[in-house]
Amino acid sequence: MARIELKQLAHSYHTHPQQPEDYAVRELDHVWEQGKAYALLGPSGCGKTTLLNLISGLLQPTQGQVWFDDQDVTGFDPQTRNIAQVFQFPVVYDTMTVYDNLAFPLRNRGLGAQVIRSRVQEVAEMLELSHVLKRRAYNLTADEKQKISMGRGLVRSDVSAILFDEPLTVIDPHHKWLLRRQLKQVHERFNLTMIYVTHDQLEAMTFADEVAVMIEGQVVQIGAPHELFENPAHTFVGYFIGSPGMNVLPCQLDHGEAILDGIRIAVDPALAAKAQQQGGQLELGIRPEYLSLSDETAPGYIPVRVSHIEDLGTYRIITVRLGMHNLRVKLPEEQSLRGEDAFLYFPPERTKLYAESRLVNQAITSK
Ligand SMILES: Nc1ncnc2c1ncn2[C@@H]1O[C@H](COP(=O)(O)OP(=O)(O)OP(=O)(O)O)[C@@H](O)[C@H]1O
Repeated sequence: MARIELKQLAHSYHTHPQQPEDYAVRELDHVWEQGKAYALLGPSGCGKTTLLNLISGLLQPTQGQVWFDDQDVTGFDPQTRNIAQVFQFPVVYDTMTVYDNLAFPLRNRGLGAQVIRSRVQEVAEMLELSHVLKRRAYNLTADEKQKISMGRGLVRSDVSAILFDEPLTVIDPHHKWLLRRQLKQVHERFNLTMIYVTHDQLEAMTFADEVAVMIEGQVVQIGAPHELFENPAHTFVGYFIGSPGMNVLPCQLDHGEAILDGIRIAVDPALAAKAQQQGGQLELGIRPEYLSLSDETAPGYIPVRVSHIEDLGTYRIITVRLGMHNLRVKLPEEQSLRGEDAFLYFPPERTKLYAESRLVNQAITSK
């Protein structure tokens, strides 16, 4: 397993890229630590597969380098880089048994029969393939075939890293959950460096130690799942992570308060000062979980109109109208609302400010 370092890496599919928009992956410096499980999360077309293929060597970068430990591997092909890659659709040898499919990469590397048997059995057990080891692959289900593809990546203990490109696309929802859990177990047991591409936040958040969020060819934040939830570094991370996503509203600032359609909202004064210094387009962000909504007014509460209630069993999503904007509030099921008129509170310690879509960083609250 290797530590993977990307140095000023960028890729464009244009012959003569002129502007940032011409790049599928914009300039990036990043280290993927050995033995960690990473997810690469972002919407369709943001550059996830391109970045994965730059790491594996399927693509040569327009600019920059890829290092594995102390070696520059930029010019190396995937085989020389010793990368295992699992794709969206299963790649299996239909006429071989499941055992032979799993043993194939190990036989190729000249390992002994005993080592091969024990490794294949171990991986087959973890992926719940033990009962089909003697069967030929052609009449297995799509789920089982994809498990074989994954198993062929996982069976090699000498790989630099295992890269997964949306590997659970063909798997039905119940098995998806099981496979995700199995992959996590395999990761914990074998101490593998894994990078897992997905556009599904749940998949990313449950699989990874750290999630890299991409948009328009840029990695805008890399962090542990709770960090992305609590401190989205970019408004896109705020929207994309969470269900529903963060409320993000354009605002101005005046004397330590945010002004939104003429309505004043108290925010951390030191944060407001910093945001004002940074300037540009300012936005206020707050998660639906952290807003308080009440029938009764109290200091700091702002009158709003309830426009929609969505009951989701253990909680409800309330849409309220504030000035010209809608906000969503997550309320516990037991909290009732009497009518359409309610009062909304923004806890200043939970209210974020963004300048040009970037988080204005933690201020020390002045007392
Ligand atoms: N071979 C190619 N030639 C030209 N443009 C490409 C090629 N492959 C990808 N692109 C473009 O590069 C950008 C990034 O594509 P990429 O496939 O890396 O994104 P992605 O996040 O993996 O998307 P998806 O989730 O849909 O696979 C897109 O605008 C895409 O159209």
